[in-house]
Amino acid sequence: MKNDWITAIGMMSGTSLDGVDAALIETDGVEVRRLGQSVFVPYTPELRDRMRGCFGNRSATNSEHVVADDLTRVHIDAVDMLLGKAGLSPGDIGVIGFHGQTVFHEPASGLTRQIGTPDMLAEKTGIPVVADFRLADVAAGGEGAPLAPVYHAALIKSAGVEAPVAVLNIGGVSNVTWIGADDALLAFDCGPGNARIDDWMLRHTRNPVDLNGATAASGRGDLMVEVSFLEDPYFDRTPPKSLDREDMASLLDGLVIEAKLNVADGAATLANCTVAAIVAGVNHLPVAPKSWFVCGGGRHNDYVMAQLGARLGVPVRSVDELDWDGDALEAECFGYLAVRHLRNLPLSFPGTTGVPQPCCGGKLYIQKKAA
Ligand SMILES: Nc1ncnc2c1ncn2[C@@H]1O[C@H](COP(=O)(O)OP(=O)(O)OP(=O)(O)O)[C@@H](O)[C@H]1O
Ligand SMILES: CC(=O)N[C@H]1[C@@H]2OC[C@@H](O2)[C@@H](O)[C@@H]1O[C@H](C)C(=O)O
Repeated sequence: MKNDWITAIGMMSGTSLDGVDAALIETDGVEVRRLGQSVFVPYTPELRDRMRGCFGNRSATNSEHVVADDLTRVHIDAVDMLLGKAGLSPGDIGVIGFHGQTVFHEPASGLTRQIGTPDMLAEKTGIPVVADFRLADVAAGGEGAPLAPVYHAALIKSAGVEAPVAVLNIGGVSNVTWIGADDALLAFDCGPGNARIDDWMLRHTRNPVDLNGATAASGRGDLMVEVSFLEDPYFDRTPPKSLDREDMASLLDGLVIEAKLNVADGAATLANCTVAAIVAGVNHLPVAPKSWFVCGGGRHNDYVMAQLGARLGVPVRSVDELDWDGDALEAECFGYLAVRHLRNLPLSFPGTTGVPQPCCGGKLYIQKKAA
């Protein structure tokens, strides 16, 4: 390994609220070597409910502080587990990238809120922590999201995939990174990913997932719901653009309830809307991608993957086919962004968040020295 390379842990608590992904990478802030080590620590249903209760908070509340500390403890466990699994000690790690949990995202009002307690994480692990990744971008007039594009681009470069190519993340919300032949970048959130499907399944089956898309595959999508959903002005908006997890929630829930769908037809309809939102985004891309690589939990939904392939008409593959870890990619990304912070390299660009100039971001938290 070169001297100026840093071993980093990245951690992501995504919009689906399922738990914490933590992953190890080595990087100089430009190139990256994935170490293939990651862990996932699920939230308890009780903590998940309390986290959900923070959604929509425009400012911190007392109960939110408690939730922030509790979710940080899960991150501390994730670091311990990851170090144990990799046979490393805290002294081997240069930095932790800690995303925290987004509870509110409204960049037009200059607000994006990720909760978590980075100084507690630094204190308990003894490892420097970089957090608050989205704040500088929003303060500079950007969307604050998505931030993964610079990491997607670094991985695509080393994979030698033919451009233009799209990397698609289907998490609670879905987002795409388009990479052109000249390394040009365009990125944006496409629409709801798994979040609406998860909420629908939880309401009807008490299990918050349509495992492998089996329920959707046994149902019939309601075309009228899909057509009404696509009338949302977000789809015509020129990117870069980003979404809060709850954006379009009441629209979509309302349409599905009004259509009086059974559980299978509802799952198929919501999955079709996830796919339709992604396909609608193609109109905004400078040149249609030759292929799509999909990461995030949604790539396990076979129904969504099949529909995407059929509607996009070009190969749609899981990123695992490039030997990447599609479940840990976002976690790895925040390790990469933490090192970019240390190296004073930009995290976001006009084509990825709409920020006027390439923008550095993140804030460093270090363990206080004993008196
Ligand atoms: N086997 C599976 N079949 C269907 N869906 C799955 C499967 N495994 C995971 N998922 C979906 O993936 C979701 C988790 O995906 P992921 O961890 O990428 O989301 P996230 O990181 O929380 O979200 P975001 O990227 O928006 O922040 C689950 O909520 C579930 O809906
Ligand atoms: C505000 C916020 O937390 N946005 C998340 C969310 O989850 C997916 C999508 O919406 C993306 O914009 C972003 O996360 C990824 C990691 C990103 O910034 O690239």
